[in-house]
Amino acid sequence: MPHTDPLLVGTDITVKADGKTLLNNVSVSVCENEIVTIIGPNGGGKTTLLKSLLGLRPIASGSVKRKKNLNLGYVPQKLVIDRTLPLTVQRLMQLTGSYKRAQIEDALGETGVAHKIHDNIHSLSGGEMQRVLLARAIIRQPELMVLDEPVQGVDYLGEIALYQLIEAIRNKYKCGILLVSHDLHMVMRASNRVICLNTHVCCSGQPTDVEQSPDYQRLFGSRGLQTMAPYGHRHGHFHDIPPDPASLGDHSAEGHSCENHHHCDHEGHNHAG
Ligand SMILES: Nc1ncnc2c1ncn2[C@@H]1O[C@H](COP(=O)(O)OP(=O)(O)OP(=O)(O)O)[C@@H](O)[C@H]1O
Repeated sequence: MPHTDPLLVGTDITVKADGKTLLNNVSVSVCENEIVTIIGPNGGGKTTLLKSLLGLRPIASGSVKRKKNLNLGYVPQKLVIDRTLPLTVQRLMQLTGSYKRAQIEDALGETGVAHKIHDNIHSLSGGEMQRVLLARAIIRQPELMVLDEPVQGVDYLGEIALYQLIEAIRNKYKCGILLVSHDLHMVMRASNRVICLNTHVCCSGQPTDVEQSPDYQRLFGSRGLQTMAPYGHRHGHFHDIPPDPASLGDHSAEGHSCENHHHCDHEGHNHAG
């Protein structure tokens, strides 16, 4: 079985702020050619975890190890750009590196927005903007792409297209992808692993494992079970879901049903080349 060192490993990360625990002993790892998706409710700590893994915010305990000289592409949840500042797509692409016009066109072409190169970014739709941001990440040819809610502001069909694009990027570049979503319509078929985060890791594993985890079902209820549908895990069996919304977020009575994974066995997907 192929075995590679992870690109990024966070072990037992705890983050605190203002006397509150934002992350409690959270572990996560990402290998090349692997898509790891972090899902969880608003405020569950997803962005905090990404920032901790990227060294953008301090951790109270635990450890983060990144591959030496890791080439990283990060798409943050919010890119705050003054709306009064005219900024073309081309200029945005050049802000973080001196890329040639042809490189920029290629990257924008890969994400389907080459025709937008001269447009003001403030005129882009939500989906177009996300595609530009993805192009901005892939132009670096990163070993690891970290995407914080890459489908925000995008409609349902746009979400599917964007997730397919992310999968295609992984397939082409064999990069690792760490992806955050609170949008449970789309836990990707392409995800090798899903981590369900609500301050602590409620459960983790392959999408099907997580779907069947009692902690996941308690956290997201029946809507959560429908989330797998667009990317296809139709089991044809019935899940008995506790309907009580008051139980959302309360998983204190159950142990954690899925273990975290720290190694890269790469089952179920190929390393071409
Ligand atoms: N610097 C900070 N000081 C205090 N609390 C913070 C700080 N940063 C984040 N938090 C709190 O930590 C919790 C987790 O925030 P985080 O942004 O990581 O959640 P999230 O899962 O990404 O949420 P969302 O899905 O809404 O984007 C929230 O309750 C937030 O208010």
